[in-house]
Amino acid sequence: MCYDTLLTLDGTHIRGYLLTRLIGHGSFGAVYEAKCNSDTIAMKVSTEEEDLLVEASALQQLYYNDVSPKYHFNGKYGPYHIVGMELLGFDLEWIRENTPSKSCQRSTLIRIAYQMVHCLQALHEKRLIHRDVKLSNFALSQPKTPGNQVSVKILDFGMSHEYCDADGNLKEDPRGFVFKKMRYSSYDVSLGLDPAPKDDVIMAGYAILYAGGFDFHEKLKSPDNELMNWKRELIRAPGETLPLMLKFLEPFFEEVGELIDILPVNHDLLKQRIQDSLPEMDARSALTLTEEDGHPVLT
Ligand SMILES: Nc1ncnc2c1ncn2[C@@H]1O[C@H](COP(=O)(O)OP(=O)(O)OP(=O)(O)O)[C@@H](O)[C@H]1O
Repeated sequence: MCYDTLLTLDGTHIRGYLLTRLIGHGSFGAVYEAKCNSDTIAMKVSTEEEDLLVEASALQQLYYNDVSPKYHFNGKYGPYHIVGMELLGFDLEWIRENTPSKSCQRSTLIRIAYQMVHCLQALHEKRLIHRDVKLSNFALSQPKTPGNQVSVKILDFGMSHEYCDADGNLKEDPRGFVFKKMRYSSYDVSLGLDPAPKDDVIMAGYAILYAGGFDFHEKLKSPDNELMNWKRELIRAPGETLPLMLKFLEPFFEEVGELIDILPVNHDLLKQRIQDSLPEMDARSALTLTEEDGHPVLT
């Protein structure tokens, strides 16, 4: 419905904000930079009401956790549904693509990994699962002065779901997404099982390898059985499956391989295993974003 004009809304006024720039778009929605006086936010515009309501609810629940863009408002504009939220900086896939080596240093990678798991921890503690974890769904906050400090935040909650009630009873999602077909799903989900919190962590594992220089996009193009074997072996025998340059992450992937659906994810232990992967560097220390010869440098 009305997807054509979704990408040409710049110059439009919505809720007192002028849409100034199309940041990007996905399957059902577009995200614009929007300005009102000195206030600049991100506005997501979509044809999918339910997904945007789910996204707005997740952002509201995570408001005080500082792991996602701050929620501002949601509503309607003509045929579209909108969510206003904090404007973040570059997403991590953009950073990778614009870094000449297409990888980051070990010390940067463990801090990225630590912050990704921290984002998932905040979500899972609210009984939410993301289900669309990929490198491009993590973005950096706007750099803080002085020092250009940034932190990793998680985006795009359109496919998220409150997976159980307060008593731990599992809840169905009436939207009935088919996750089995998503190439970047975890091994169990690719087999047809329902996504659980541990699958968010496994998908974050793929994103971490991708950020670290492994060509995960190329891997996704492999024939089905080859891709499935790789996903299975990564959690069964990480020491033999991790690419050489990323073998140092074995303590983390060993722990990821221990995760099972019926036990809650121990995020603190996963964070500890990320730290154990590179003991000489404090995985909790801040990231900074600078620029060198026109390229982003995340350290
Ligand atoms: N709060 C935000 N601040 C800055 N950029 C954002 C924000 N939210 C989303 N974006 C960017 O907007 C673009 C579109 O995001 P969107 O979530 O609609 O789609 P997507 O994740 O690219 O697509 P898909 O539907 O395939 O998941 C992405 O590049 C994303 O990084």
